[in-house]
Amino acid sequence: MTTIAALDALEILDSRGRPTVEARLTLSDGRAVSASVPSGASTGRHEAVERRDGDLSRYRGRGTRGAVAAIDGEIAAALIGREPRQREVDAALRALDGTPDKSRLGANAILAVSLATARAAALVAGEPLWRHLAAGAEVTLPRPMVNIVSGGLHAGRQLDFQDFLVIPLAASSFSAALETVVAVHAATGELLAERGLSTLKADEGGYGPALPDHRAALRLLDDAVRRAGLEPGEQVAYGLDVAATHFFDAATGSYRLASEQRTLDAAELAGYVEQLAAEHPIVSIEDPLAEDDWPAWAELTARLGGRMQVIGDDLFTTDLQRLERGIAERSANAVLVKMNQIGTISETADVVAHAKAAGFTTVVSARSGETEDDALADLAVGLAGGQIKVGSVTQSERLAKYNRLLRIERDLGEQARLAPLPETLRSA
Ligand SMILES: C=C(OP(=O)(O)O)C(=O)O
Ligand SMILES: [Mg+2]
Repeated sequence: MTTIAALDALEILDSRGRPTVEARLTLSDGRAVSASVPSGASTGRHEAVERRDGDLSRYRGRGTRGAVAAIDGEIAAALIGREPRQREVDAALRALDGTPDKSRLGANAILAVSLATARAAALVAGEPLWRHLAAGAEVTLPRPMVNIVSGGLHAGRQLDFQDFLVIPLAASSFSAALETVVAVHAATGELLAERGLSTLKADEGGYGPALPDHRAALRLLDDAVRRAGLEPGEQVAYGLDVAATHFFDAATGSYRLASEQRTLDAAELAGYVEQLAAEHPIVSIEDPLAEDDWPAWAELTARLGGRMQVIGDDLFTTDLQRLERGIAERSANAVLVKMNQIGTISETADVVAHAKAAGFTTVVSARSGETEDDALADLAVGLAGGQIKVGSVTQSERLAKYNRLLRIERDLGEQARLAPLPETLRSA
């Protein structure tokens, strides 16, 4: 029997240069695995809570020493001697924490250990992580949706909407899909340079140029797709992450589009998205409304959900209870899946399974602050998540995931299969 012999943690830095947690799990046979956790900027208020130190002299109060100490101390004491079994370890972590939002030990500490447990369990089973997570079920390579132009909290609020993404429609393999995206990304850079606009990158590697409004970003995508020798709506379509929570004014219940100097109510914002989708091949919209605007979500989904993917990110926060409400009220038809929003691998897997059973599509997602950890790729394949959102294609913390997917595709050989295009993405 192989058991957990030691657990310790280290404070490392994420892609924004902010501290985050890496856990190391050593097995009784001497082998060790590590796992590190990401951190969001446009976080939802219902997410599991990261533990951050209050000491302003260290990393401006963003340190993770408390989370590291929780792993080295309480968590290690509770898990040493146990077998690395995912559900048992995750249940023990939840019980030890004792809070509904994992704030006592910290969702960052808990996820680092949960993920290290997944790696350890795969190692003991002699399987790659994706195969272990699949537990015998059919696997697929995820279709990437990739941020090309950034706004919102990831790009100094140049635009209000956070992500303008491209989705390869025609590719029949993951590598071909990635190749399409890389061509559009490169063409976008060329066009920006030719037009004297900034080619500096935002947090997730998308471009963050000073564009006058959201339509300008969509026109730029049209031009870039054509420059890449493709046709918008044919080989590629677009997604938006509106991230509306972050420009919602709770006092007035309205949405403030600062870049367009106007304020809209929920129905007007839905109408605006609908108009943009009539002008450009937009097939997916994420967080088109704020995280607690439930009735407006149901109205928007009734209006647009038949012809596009409507994804809840801040709305669901990878939380099964919130997802269940969303399924019952038809608030959306897709869920963004972020491991650190909920804090354990087994709860993440439950959300994916539940969403699929209800006919929702799932998009496995990285955070804007990432590490070199590539487990997200294994998660997307192992849970057959269907789609993946990692950010752009020029930064190593993103490429760790894309390159891992390329390797998994190679290793699967003849059995490698890109997830089929869901019905909701076919409207372009
Ligand atoms: C990845 C996202 O951003 P963040 O990690 O900043 O929440 C998102 O909103 O989908
Ligand atoms: Mg989002």
